[in-house]
Amino acid sequence: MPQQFWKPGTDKPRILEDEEGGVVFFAPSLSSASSSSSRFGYASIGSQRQRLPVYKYRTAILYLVETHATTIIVGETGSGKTTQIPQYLKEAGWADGGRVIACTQPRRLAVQSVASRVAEEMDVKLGEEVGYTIRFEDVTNPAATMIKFLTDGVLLREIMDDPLLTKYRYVDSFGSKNLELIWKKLEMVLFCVFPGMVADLLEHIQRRRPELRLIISSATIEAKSMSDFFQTSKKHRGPEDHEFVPRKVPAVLSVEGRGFNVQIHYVVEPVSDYVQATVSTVLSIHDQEPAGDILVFLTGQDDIDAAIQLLAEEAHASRKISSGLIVLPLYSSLPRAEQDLVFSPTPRGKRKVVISTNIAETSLTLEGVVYVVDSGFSKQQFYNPISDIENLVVAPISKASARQRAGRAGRVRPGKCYRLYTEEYFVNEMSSVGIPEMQRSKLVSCVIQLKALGIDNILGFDWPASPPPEAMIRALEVLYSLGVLDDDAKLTSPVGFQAAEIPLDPMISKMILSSNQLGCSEEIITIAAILSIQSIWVSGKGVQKELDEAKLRFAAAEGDHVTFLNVYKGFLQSGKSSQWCHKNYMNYQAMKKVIEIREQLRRTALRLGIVLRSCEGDILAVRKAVTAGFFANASRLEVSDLIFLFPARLEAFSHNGMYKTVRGSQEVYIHPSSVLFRVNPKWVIYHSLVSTDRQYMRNAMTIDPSWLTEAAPHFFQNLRRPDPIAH
Ligand SMILES: Nc1ncnc2c1ncn2[C@@H]1O[C@H](COP(=O)(O)OP(=O)(O)OP(=O)(O)O)[C@@H](O)[C@H]1O
Repeated sequence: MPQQFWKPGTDKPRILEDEEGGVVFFAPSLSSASSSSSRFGYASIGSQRQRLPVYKYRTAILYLVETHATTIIVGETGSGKTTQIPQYLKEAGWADGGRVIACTQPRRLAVQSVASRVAEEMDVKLGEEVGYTIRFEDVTNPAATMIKFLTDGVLLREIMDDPLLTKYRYVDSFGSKNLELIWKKLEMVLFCVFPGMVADLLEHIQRRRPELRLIISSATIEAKSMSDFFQTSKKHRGPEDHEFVPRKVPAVLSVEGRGFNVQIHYVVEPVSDYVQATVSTVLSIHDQEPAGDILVFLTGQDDIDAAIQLLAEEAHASRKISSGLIVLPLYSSLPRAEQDLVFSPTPRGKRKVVISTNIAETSLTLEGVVYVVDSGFSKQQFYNPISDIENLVVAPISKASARQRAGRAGRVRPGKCYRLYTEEYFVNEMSSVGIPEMQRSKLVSCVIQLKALGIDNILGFDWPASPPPEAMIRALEVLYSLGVLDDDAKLTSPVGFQAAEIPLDPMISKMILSSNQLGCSEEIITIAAILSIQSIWVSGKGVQKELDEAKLRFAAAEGDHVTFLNVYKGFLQSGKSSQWCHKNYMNYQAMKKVIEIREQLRRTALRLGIVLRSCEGDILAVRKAVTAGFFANASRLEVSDLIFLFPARLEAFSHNGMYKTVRGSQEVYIHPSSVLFRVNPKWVIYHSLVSTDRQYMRNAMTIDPSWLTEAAPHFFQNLRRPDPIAH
């Protein structure tokens, strides 16, 4: 039975406040809005729009945007920042003359759902006046789209897209002239919801393009530090900035008020098992609270699966309280159709429980949600530049995240948020903001993008949160070894510029570019598409044996990359059949995504002048192309010295599966999901490392070590001669 763990006496309405008193600026008294609903022309939904707190600030916002290069808007969750401000700008004519109002969001799901909502409010078809672009999916019409929602990553790519192509055709060096091209092309008003690198880059661009307007808006933004950042030029900012250029003082507007109250409840004692506590809380809400859906925040798919299982068991054991519950998972690798279920209306007399990762944390409105259960944890990516491993770690969330989570309730009616941590912990121990992404991410893709934008002096770049120097150096090293950067750390022509054009990890981009000379671009594009998604196999839980057998049907002795080609061929031969996928323990949605990504990569390749050609089974060419991108991820099996004395008899007993990476001599093992697991060839290259009980190589392929020096002589010149076991 659910335990009684809510603090007595906290059941009174408590408006979510900035506990730190962090909001420091207030709106200049610029009058409240004067618009009437008839001006909007979307009458049925117009009154809803007018009830939102941000509506009173419509005129103020338009005035500030008109008169300031940058406007920072701070407002509670649900106050209407994301859905309304782009519409105000459009209504005021900011999208006239072919300009676009762009609104960035950190997550794909938020981009899609907010775009749909705004299209609905404007009563237009999604993909026309209002559209969205996420990686590998463009739902816009260049001739018609005025408001466009997009992820940060897509925006970066759009900024550099045209100038890159233009540059590549006309000039050899990518100097400051190129920036002028970017500014000419970028006819956008930008509405940047989350501050981070994108805001910084835009500010950089803005200093040369005064007509560009930037709005930074969030419920959790540290307005003071952001404002300071935009006002002062702290450092020398790069070769193109010899003179000190003061930044224009940004306007800061605080939107008062919130949609509906959200009561916050804390546990009295810390919980020892947050999955169990989540399940108890959901059941007790269902038992005791009036109608309304529940949104639960856990950390990842494993937690979510465990919670769903537990909920099913406990619900079964206590029939009385469990009837009428519809439980839905929500995480990023879930097929789109299943994700969409969370937006569908809850049938009468039922209660939906959405159990989600933090993909539902920002900008999302799930209409029926009245209750939020916050576990206090999320999975966060941490990158270690020394080992080059990106780990997803379960870590406590920040106050900023906690507020965002609570803000998913109270959007269309009052709500409640149940925090599975104590109030004391929240007030005294929880950090105010999390560690910025910039400081815990791999930087290769970010560095190549900065370079492509013409920002060459990245060490002198004025980051809002400086990344660790080791990560920066590691990124520069990788890009240099790939031939993407030259001795002066500038993008090389054409390889560097071409690699920057491909929306993938530069190692994959280099692999694609190399496939052109090797005559196997069709195969390599298939491999690149498959490497871009999490997994093409169904989750092995409960069906591991069957899954392993299915893999064996496609397994190639050369390793996972060649196995992918067999899988893809089988899928095409089956007529892209879902039954075929089901029979072979393959994720049908993932395979459909592979087809989509592949098509987009083919278009990019054609644009870059790559000839689309199949090697017709010449697997050697494919393996060499993979090596050309991933040579830095080579590793060699560690074999006992005894092998040299008794080579024939002892080979099988001469190793324990441990490899050493050629760069850095780290101990690594082949991941159990690889077709080379237990095969242990002498030399392999891998796609990525994951760290659990050991460090594992995911997606491994056998190589001949001589290909390494062929692919990157400069990179390997300092390494000792390949071990005799290789030959
Ligand atoms: N899909 C939707 N269905 C119903 N109402 C919606 C929907 N999307 C938004 N709304 C309404 O519009 C309000 C404003 O949403 P919006 O996303 O613009 O707020 P916000 O200030 O950007 O919030 P956040 O900081 O949480 O992203 C919501 O509180 C809700 O009342």
